[in-house]
Amino acid sequence: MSRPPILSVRNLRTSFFAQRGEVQAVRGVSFDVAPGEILGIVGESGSGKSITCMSILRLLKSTGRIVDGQAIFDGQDLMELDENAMADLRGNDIGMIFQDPMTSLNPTLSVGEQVVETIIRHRRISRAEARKRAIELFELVRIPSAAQRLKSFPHEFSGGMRQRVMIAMALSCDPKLLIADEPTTALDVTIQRQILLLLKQLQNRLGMAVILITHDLGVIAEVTDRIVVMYGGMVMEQGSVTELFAHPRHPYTQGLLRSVPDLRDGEHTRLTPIAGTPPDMIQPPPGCPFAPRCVHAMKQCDIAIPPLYPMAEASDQTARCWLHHAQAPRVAGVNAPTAEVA
Ligand SMILES: Nc1ncnc2c1ncn2[C@@H]1O[C@H](COP(=O)(O)OP(=O)(O)OP(=O)(O)O)[C@@H](O)[C@H]1O
Repeated sequence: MSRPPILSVRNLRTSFFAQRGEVQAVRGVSFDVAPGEILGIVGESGSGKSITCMSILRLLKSTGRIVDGQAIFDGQDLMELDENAMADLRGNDIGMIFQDPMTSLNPTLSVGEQVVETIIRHRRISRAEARKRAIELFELVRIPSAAQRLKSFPHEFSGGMRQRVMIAMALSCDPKLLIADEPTTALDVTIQRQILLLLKQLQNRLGMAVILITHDLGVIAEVTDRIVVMYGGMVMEQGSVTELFAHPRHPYTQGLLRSVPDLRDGEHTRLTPIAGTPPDMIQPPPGCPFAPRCVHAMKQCDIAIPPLYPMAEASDQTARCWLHHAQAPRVAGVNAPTAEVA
């Protein structure tokens, strides 16, 4: 990564202090986001994707607490900011989109009023100027008949159109970073693709960075530049989309790739889900959290958590798997070319 990152997360640890014990939701997560890039964070449900982003935004609910770590955004550590500064930053420099627009939109107000209010809250401009900006934003996210649609109520929009409204709101203050948490999960496959491609076009045009969280590795193949794969509250593998799809180096990533539909295929291919269930985060295993489900697990995997091994000099790919240790056995497709072992 040549340019300094817009966001640099280092050793982030977040836990929930529940009655039954400490839920270690995020266990030492580090990654960078370059200005203007789309980073995908993928992993099965419960792997810690949302809590990582909620921690960065300092929006943890209930008993959640950031235990350790830094999130340097545009030169300042978000963990050090006071609540007012953080509230200013959210919605201004960092935009957010969540899964279900219906829970974020007020059903009793027209979408136009809600977009205008958002703009006025963050910018000192008149209502008339804010309305003009709202129309521009609706045009930007390709809501047809933008001026008229401002008068509509949320229930008068389809799911895809409501998500476009949320994107317009998130973009209203020209954020440098947009965090989108499962923005298309509730939508059907064709609309998902349209919204993701729209996000990519907007990112290209506006030059902002995007973090796109999804449990579906297939949907992000077309739109992201790099991918972080999470499991058991940790980064298991990360690298460019091209590298990760061509040569996944972690058995978990390989399992994910086999278990998610690939939108590029048009028709869904046959899927093989990963057998087993994710770890209990109250008492996570002392070794690799994926070991109990891993077909290649060795004794060492149950003993200690592997480091993130760099894959090659020229590449940015790293994988947290003991099979990349110099003395590990060679396994086709993980740490050795298929032909070499077969
Ligand atoms: N309020 C809470 N109290 C206790 N534990 C929680 C709470 N919220 C989340 N967790 C736990 O934190 C861990 C990470 O959850 P997180 O929502 O980040 O997963 P995720 O990868 O985003 O999954 P999904 O795709 O389902 O949203 C899970 O083990 C979850 O049970």
